[in-house]
Amino acid sequence: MIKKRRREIEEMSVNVEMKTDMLTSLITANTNMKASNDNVLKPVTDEDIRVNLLDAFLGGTDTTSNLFCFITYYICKHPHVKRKMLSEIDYNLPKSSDKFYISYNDLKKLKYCEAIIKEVHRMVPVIPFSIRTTTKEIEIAGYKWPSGTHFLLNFFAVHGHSEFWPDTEVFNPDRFYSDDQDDKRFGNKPTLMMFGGGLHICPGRKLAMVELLVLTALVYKNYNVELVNPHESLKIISLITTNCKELKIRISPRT
Ligand code: HEM
Repeated sequence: MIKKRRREIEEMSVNVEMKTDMLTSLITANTNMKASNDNVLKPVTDEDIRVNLLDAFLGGTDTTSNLFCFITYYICKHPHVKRKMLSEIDYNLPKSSDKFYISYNDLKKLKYCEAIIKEVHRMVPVIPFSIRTTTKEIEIAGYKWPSGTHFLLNFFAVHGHSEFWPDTEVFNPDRFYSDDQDDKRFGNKPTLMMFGGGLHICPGRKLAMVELLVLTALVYKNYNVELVNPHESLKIISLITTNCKELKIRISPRT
């Protein structure tokens, strides 16, 4: 697939606009690599592209799709949240506009949608844990831990801790939202471990947020979505990722 697309690009006429899909972008990218003190640009190799695509498939499919199911559940369960979200979407992406695409600038305006995504992930972390291993003896929380100790970071526990999240059981996107966008107390909170942290922080985090915002905005702008059974609780199974076992919805065009 990579070789075929590489050939297509090489044979493309210069007047044809280049696509911006992930494979094309990786093939046309130049990587800044250090070689004996000189900065040289080298194209990404087929092997690098294969590994990056595999990472994206493995890391970026179940996570985003399950989180979107959870978003649907919580939005449908909380009509006041849905109303506030729709007014943000309708205000920033008016239905009258002929635009069928959403620009990055449009997405940046969807602060309440972003808050919903974060709050849903706080309630149901799609990646429930991460692991770190010590490479030397270290003191943590007053104890000495030998090299090679595995630490499991439990995101359900962090996201449900009442010291960080008052009324933890309550679904409240306003934890991450303020009408005053300059108010730095909202938006990013370090105890939301959505994408992990440090050297191994999720490399797909920006793509994931773009996908989720686009999906939320386009689906809810154009369709009415309702739960078939509004009284049903969320059915999840949490292993390496937290999966939605079943979510029955009714969907109809929004007029
Ligand atoms: C809602 C969507 C997503 C969530 C919640 C999520 C969350 C996470 C978390 C918590 C980690 C572990 C970070 C750590 O240990 O500090 C991780 C790692 C990773 N994610 Fe994501 N992710 C999402 C989407 C994506 C996407 C779209 C991609 C790729 C296109 C991706 C690729 C990866 C990869 C390759 C790693 C391993 C990084 C490493 O070990 O160095 N993820 N993700």
